[in-house]
Amino acid sequence: MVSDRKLKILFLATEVEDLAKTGGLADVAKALPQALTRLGHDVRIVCPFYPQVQERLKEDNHLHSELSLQLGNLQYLYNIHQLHLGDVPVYSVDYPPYFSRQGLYDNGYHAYQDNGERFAFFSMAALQITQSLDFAPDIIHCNDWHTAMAPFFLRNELADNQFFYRTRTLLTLHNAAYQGVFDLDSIPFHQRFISALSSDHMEQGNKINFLKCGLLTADKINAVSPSYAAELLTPLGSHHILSLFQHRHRDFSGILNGCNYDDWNPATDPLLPKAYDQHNLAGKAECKAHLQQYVGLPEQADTPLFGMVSRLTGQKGFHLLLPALQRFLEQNVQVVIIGSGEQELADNLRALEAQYPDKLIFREGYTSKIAHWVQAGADYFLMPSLFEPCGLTQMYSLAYGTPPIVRGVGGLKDTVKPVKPNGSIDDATGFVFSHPEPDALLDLLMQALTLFNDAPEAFKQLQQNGMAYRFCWEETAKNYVSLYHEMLLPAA
Ligand SMILES: Nc1ncnc2c1ncn2[C@@H]1O[C@H](COP(=O)(O)OP(=O)(O)O[C@H]2O[C@H](CO)[C@@H](O)[C@H](O)[C@H]2O)[C@@H](O)[C@H]1O
Repeated sequence: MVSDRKLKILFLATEVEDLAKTGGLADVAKALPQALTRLGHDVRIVCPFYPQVQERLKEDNHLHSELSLQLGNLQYLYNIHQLHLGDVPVYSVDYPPYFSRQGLYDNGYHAYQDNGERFAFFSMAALQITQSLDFAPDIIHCNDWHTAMAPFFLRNELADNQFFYRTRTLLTLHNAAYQGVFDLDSIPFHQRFISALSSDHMEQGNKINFLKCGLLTADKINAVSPSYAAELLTPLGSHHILSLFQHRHRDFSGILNGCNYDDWNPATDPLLPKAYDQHNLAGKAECKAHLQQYVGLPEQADTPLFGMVSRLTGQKGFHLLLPALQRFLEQNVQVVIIGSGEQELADNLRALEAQYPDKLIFREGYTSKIAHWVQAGADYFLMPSLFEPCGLTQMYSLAYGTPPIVRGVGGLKDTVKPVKPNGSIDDATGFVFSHPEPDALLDLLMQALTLFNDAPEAFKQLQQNGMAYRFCWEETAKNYVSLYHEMLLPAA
């Protein structure tokens, strides 16, 4: 039985929804601490102080204090701002030379050269802040490579620090393809930790791999879905670090993300032109007309509209989608894609749009409002990912009665129940294909089109099945609490 002891949890994240966001990590970094807080735990978030966070500070009461951190022969003077995300306190690390930039990790084209020192500093600062607050955490919950150095620092240079005597670390993998690999020489204070590094933490050419450092030193590791955790233990799915995952397999699990239905519910979403729910889908037609009008597509209720909201990156399966769409757009269909990221993909999408201007609209950019409009206004949602640690947008599309068309990998496999090959719906919530081939995706698109055109009742059942499904953060938070408790030292 899981103990009901309330825990002190320090949650480290480099993006948090409502403060600064580039993708799904931010959604989780808001929703999970809030859900843990509702369960009675004392959670504090630490995140960098980007200009976007500054905007938010204007609305919030904040504490403000200055700290000094000596790293090698560099002395960092930085501020901490405190704000609140609902009931959760957030401590934001204000060091302008590192964080006062418009992009979080890149300038829109290239990753910042100094990301290694930025996030190594951030991890160290978080460990200092928790001491200055006298908040001795039971758990430090780290997320992805950006904060993976925190367990490494704790296990090595802070190993004798009594303040952290009872602290245990969890590293959550939202995306293990990004590992944070840097020339060691690019980190000006690397002398401070070089003696603790071995070849296991490194890549060829004197490069440090932050994720490896975290994977080797965190007390436990988890991936954001059970299927992604299983894939990471296979040669194909391990992002080239299979031996490390195998080495830690006893401490490794998968916990499925939740969906934040406070923000993503078509019955209450203030961004929608018309509300609707599972029992009355009438408002969805209005949302579709509104989206068509907004993006400049012909307002045709009977033409199925396929939507996509995504970071533009290889992970999301654009190399399958683009050739499949090239042929699919010959049909009477509409497609709306909202995305930001790699320029080459944006160029390819623009080129396809130029070929089918009345059918395909690509909007480059990142706007939460339009993401909601697409989820509500589309008939189907596209997510043909190459790999997908969990995926949140398919959960949103299920909630919005927009059946997802996904590849059966990672969290997509764990969240979408496939329409059977014979077309029967039963308890299905979306369309799922396996082979990473454009033709496999095209087949599925054609099936989805046929269902929409020829079997409106079955299509409606598919929509309603998805809308009835719930991925509650409370459940996810309880799973994390069980894992935290497994990690604790026995009571003294
Ligand atoms: N152009 C755009 N405009 C507006 N909003 C946009 C947008 N592009 C993306 N978003 C938003 O960013 C979030 C994306 O979340 P996902 O989980 O689907 O993918 P991501 O790959 O970023 O996350 C990674 O971390 C999460 C969290 O663990 C995992 O679910 C996932 O599999 C993993 O790849 C959603 O809230 C979506 O609406």
